[in-house]
Amino acid sequence: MIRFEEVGVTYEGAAEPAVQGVDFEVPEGELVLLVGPSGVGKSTVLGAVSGLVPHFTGGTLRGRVTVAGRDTRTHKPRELADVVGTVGQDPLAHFVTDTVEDELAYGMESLGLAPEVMRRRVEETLDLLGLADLRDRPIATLSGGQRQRVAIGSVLTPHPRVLVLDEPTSALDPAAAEEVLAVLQRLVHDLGTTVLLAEHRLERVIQYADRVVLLPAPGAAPLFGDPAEVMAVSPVYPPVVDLGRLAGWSPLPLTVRDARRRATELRERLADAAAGNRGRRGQATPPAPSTSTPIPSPRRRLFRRSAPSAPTPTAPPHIAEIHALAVRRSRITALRHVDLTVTPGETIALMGRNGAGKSTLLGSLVGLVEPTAGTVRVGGAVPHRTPPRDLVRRVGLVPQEPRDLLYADTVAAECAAADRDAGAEPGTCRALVSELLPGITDDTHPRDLSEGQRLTLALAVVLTARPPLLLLDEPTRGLDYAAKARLVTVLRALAAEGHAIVLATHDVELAAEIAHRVVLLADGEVIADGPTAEIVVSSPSFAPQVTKILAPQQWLTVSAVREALA
Ligand SMILES: Nc1ncnc2c1ncn2[C@@H]1O[C@H](COP(=O)(O)OP(=O)(O)OP(=O)(O)O)[C@@H](O)[C@H]1O
Ligand SMILES: Nc1ncnc2c1ncn2[C@@H]1O[C@H](COP(=O)(O)OP(=O)(O)OP(=O)(O)O)[C@@H](O)[C@H]1O
Repeated sequence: MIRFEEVGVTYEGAAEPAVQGVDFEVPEGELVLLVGPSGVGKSTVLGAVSGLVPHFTGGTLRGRVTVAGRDTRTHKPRELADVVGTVGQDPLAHFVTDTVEDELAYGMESLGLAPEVMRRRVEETLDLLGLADLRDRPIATLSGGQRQRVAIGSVLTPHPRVLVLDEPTSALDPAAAEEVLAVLQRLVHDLGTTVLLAEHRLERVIQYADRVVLLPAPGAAPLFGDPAEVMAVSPVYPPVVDLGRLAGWSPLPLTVRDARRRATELRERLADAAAGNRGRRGQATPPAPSTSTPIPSPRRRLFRRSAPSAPTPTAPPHIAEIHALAVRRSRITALRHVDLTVTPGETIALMGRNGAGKSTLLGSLVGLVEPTAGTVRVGGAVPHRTPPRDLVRRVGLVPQEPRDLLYADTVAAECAAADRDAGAEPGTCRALVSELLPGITDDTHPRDLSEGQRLTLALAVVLTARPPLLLLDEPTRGLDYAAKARLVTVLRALAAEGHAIVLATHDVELAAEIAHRVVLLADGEVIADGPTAEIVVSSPSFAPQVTKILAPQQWLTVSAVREALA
């Protein structure tokens, strides 16, 4: 259905091709996953299927791409629209109408479908993607994940034979991601739809793939094959594969279920290792003089080993205090009766379903959103009444779309503006950029940076004012595993210096790596607030893969398991 024949793409002005030697075929009715580190050309390959590359992007395409027999070089995207539905990385760039219902109907209107067919399909799609409550809403008032669901819905309604999706679950909460993937799988199995999708969070998608195309490095020829075989050699892989490689499992399990079946021996080794540690520690350490010190149970010890250590035990002053906060946005109650305190050195993951109120809560801490009722204090100040110059020294937000924070033409100009805004010594921001992003030149345009690089630049801009409270909205969206690991290192160092960090995230693996505490929001209310391990272990949606595989033992990350076995 989709055929690449020795395809290479070179963008204008580029010395090297973005991709080359791409040669594979996606048969009708298969779901093929495109994987690889950031910048290897996944979006370029997807664009060549929908015709956006090279018709809209410019550059040259060598070789041949055909979709349902049509050559995408001789057919413009509009001449492929009846066969191919495309969702790009940025849902906002995708929307052409103002409301949810109109957006779902738009693609069908342009194909000239009958009104009664359109009506039926809009209703079906609203139900299928859980959008019924939002049908009349202006798109501008939707949360990030709600927008992504509308973008996906709008390409499903015309029933295209081919779907091309670039990171379709990046803004979705874990349950919504599962729902969307189940819908795609049903289309593939029941209607014979052909799906090619790129995704960084492989833990969410690998089990749905019939086959995987791996782009291992920029310009390197892709590898095409069975998911487990490709994962065995891939530079990017989900935690289940990381654990499988560590334990020496072959063939590699790709699902939690398959991994659990293999995990008995690993659980025993881990229990022995924990017992051994206790024994060794028992010999080395003389018994405590006081019997009042509680002796941790084995479970408690595993628990502590796998979770990041909690911040300072003496009660420090709060950096932020939220009391009985309610926020109404237009007619929507986005937050109700929220109480929250944040202490220095603490990293909090704010989690919950799309539209639960996470971004609104971050917005209220940084003065972008005014409380309807209740109080918000950050460093003793009321954010929405504090002048920006004062506020930047108390709190900084790296927004969901780092581009929103970057408006200059060069990295140097961006940094100079950040120094001025923060009242910092000239050169402060540039020094941070050099530390976090070595090799970036002054004259680079922020637009030409990769997602991960742009996020890091935005982080440097915010950190220029050294705010004691750092807020990040969905910081791992679009990041590959290596970029995520670098972000984790940076954030851990900041927390160790005493910065408090609050991140709104759907990335359960990130929360497990870095958060001391998880706050769960549902429908504008806090429904759980406690140590990461306690909150995520008990939640089927928010538990990381390692936790599910090794339950009832309580492990959060592969690195904790690796350390215990060492
Ligand atoms: N329109 C364009 N013009 C010039 N260069 C581009 C264009 N689009 C992408 N590139 C470059 O081509 C290379 C491949 O980019 P592409 O976006 O396809 O990678 P990707 O694997 O999708 O990355 P990510 O995972 O970060 O989305 C990168 O070096 C990128 O900078
Ligand atoms: N400008 C606005 N006007 C009206 N309603 C809004 C506006 N912005 C957000 N909302 C609504 O407020 C609720 C909370 O949105 P918010 O963006 O805080 O959710 P979120 O938890 O960050 O979601 P996501 O995980 O999808 O990013 C949602 O129902 C959303 O549709």
